Amino acid sequence: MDNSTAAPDDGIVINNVRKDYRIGKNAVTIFSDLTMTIGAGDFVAIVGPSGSGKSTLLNLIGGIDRPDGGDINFGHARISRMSESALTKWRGANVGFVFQFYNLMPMLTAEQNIELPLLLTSLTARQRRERVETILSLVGLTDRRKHLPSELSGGQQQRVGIARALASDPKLLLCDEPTGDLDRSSAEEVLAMLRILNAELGKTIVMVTHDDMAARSAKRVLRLDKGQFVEREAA
Ligand SMILES: Nc1ncnc2c1ncn2[C@@H]1O[C@H](COP(=O)(O)OP(=O)(O)OP(=O)(O)O)[C@@H](O)[C@H]1O
Repeated sequence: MDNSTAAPDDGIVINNVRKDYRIGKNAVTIFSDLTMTIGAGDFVAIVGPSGSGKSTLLNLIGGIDRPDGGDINFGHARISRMSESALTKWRGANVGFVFQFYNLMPMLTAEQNIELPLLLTSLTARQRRERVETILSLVGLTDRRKHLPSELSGGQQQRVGIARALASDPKLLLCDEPTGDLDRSSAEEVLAMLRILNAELGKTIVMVTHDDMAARSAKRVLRLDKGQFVEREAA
């Protein structure tokens, strides 16, 4: 069946996606026919039981993993059919990843962690410094720039994680349990930041979460269960 729709602007269109994992001779099907659209500038929370495939979906959207059937489009880019090198380039320019446990380099300062993805671009050292300055100020960490991750609170480390994800000015932020390791007040700070990035900078955000408070920050909540989506009104 081909019910594909044209991808609007930089929206994400997932058409009839299938994803299997093979373990030895056995295949486990996570999705057999998943279809959904996320508009440019949307803020979507993906919730659902453990093992329902939320992180798998995020990895498919971000081009870290590939579907076994169907297609994934980002704007006019059919990412599910790109070569490895084209996909790596596309990801670097268009996607920022935010992780539950921040994934910061422990020996690098906050500003060095933020600069890291920019070392792969053609920006000059001066342009990189300017970009890091702007982002440090955006996430309110200018005064913590020289701190190592171990010298920062969990909330501050996550803000460095978000800053690093923003370094190359991607249109899309993919966040996997961004508040999963944080206390309530740090989680609120991080969610407030994501709302600002969405509302004021127009970033499209897809966030996997088990946290009701986090889900309420989104404009849409999609519940993934048994390989299908059920949409729920955001509270
Ligand atoms: N690389 C892999 N190889 C084999 N099976 C995998 C792999 N990655 C995930 N799975 C399986 O796919 C299913 C979906 O995993 P996924 O991590 O996407 O779920 P999830 O909804 O994000 O779960 P959680 O809420 O617990 O993080 C699980 O049953 C998992 O064991």
